[in-house]
Amino acid sequence: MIRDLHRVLGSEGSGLLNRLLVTQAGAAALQGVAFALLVPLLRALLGDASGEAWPWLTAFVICSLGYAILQAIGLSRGFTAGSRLSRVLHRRLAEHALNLPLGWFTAGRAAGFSRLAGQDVIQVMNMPAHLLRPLITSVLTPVTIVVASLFLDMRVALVLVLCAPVLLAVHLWSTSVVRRLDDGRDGAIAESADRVLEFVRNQSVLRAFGRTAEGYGALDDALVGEARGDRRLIQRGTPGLVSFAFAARMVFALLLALSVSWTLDGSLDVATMPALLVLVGRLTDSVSTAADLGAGMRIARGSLLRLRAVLDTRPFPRPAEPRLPDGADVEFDQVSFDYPQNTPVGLGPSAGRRDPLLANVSFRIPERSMTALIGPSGAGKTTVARLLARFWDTTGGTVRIGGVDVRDISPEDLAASVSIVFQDVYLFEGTIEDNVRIGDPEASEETLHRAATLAGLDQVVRTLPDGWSTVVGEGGTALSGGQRQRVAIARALLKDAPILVLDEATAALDHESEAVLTSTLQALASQKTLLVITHRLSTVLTAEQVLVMEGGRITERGVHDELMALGGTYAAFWDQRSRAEGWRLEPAR
Ligand SMILES: Nc1ncnc2c1ncn2[C@@H]1O[C@H](COP(=O)(O)OP(=O)(O)OP(=O)(O)O)[C@@H](O)[C@H]1O
Repeated sequence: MIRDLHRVLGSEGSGLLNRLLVTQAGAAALQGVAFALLVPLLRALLGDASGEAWPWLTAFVICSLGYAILQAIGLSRGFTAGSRLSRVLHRRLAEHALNLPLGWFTAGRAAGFSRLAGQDVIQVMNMPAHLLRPLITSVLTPVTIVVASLFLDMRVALVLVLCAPVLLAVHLWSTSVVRRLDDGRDGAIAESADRVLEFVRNQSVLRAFGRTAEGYGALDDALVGEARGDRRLIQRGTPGLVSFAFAARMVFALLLALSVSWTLDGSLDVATMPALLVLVGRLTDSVSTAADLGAGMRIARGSLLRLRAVLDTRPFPRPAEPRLPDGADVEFDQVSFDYPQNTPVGLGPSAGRRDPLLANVSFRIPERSMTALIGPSGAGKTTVARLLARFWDTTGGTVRIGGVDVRDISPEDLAASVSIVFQDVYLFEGTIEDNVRIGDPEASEETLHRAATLAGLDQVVRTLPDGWSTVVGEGGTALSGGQRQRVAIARALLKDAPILVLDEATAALDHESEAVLTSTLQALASQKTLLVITHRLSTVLTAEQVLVMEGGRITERGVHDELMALGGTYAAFWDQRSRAEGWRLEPAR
């Protein structure tokens, strides 16, 4: 665990941790020696040579004082280490998050990250003061006592050395039993929490279908699972929890019985016996304290492992010698890609390689032109947009912007080159203006209003009582889907990057706003490189190039007339969409 702690802290926090460990180890050793000195001291006091007690008492007082001083230093270092650790961990997490692939931040991961930075960092920050210090004391003090007993009575030392592996075995067994049960119960609690959250979030759907908490099977099952986990922990975990304390008491009882028998047969003097028992009593108490720390250790270990898993995630490599894109044309050259968890693991004889999600995707979008990407759901269109902005790195082939591999462009230059509006728009807590200004905080009022007009957001702002100052709520919940999309489009337009990607960004717009956006796109096509993922016919007609994507491949490409003449997927798409949108194309005369 100390190794894990060093790893999550990095070099910055490790020195502090080492100093704490050394101080506490010194305190524990001095405490063990002080306990051991009680034996000759008591022997002298209870025996016939009370005059010999003074030197032992002096040594005992010196060791106890030394222990108290080191303990006080350890305590203060423990708390200092704790607060420093929290700062170091927060900084490391923030720095690491900056370098993680953007694709890593799924909704679930983002929620997990907040738990990591809150609860888990608190657990780890409490470790030095509340876990490590008592743990070191309760392990090293007994070890010192065992070593000291070699000089006091070899037989006691031998019994302690022989009992140590038995105690260790009982400890390992009880820890593994309780850890297994704890893990099972933690999983069940997490499942219940997820289901409750799902139940609360989806109230509108559940109520529409008349489902109450009792009738919501997933939540019922999760609660039953949680109760089962609790029962198991109580029934099977209790023997594990008490077994170690019981074994430690048994060692004490054994030494008590042996001491009595050695005293009776005259091989141990009467004055030494109580002193030895005091020593062994301290030893078993210390060892039991170590076992009591088990629950706290398990929780802290879980937090440490979660932090380690995130900090160990490989950051995106930054280019050693970054290059600037020469222009704003986009090129996908034989690109293949699979999301990390989709990579075949090759388990079992039947497991073979399946096709990657994207396979040999090649296309070029000339600078200042518009390309529409269409295709069925799950074809890989959004993935293409993500690869263009380097949310992930390709597994094969190259994505280029302005003739330069995106992996050779610095993240800052890449971010400045590409603006993206995704289907699932996220707005930050704040006003409409705050949200649009994220695109360019320094933009003038005039530029802001121009972007809003182009996105059709000015109409929305005019109808809202608070206009630009309307608070959108976290995630933008105070706005409709179409309004949120217009805010996101205005934000992207304000950023004024040379490449603009719209991923189904018009899906929630009404016909009027769509018409505004279509003419905006037409106007923008002469200034920017546009990639528009859409199923809207008006947008597709505006494009200079249409790419049809199916099953991770580009299956058709060309302009509207060429693709219609092919009579393939595009023609079928056109036919189906024009019926849905009530469109009819007049034959060319
Ligand atoms: N983060 C992710 N991790 C793993 N798999 C993913 C991830 N995102 C998408 N996928 C999978 O990749 C495939 C392609 O998804 P993608 O979103 O690119 O398709 P799409 O053509 O944009 O679909 P839609 O039109 O429905 O948005 C899908 O099977 C999807 O389940």
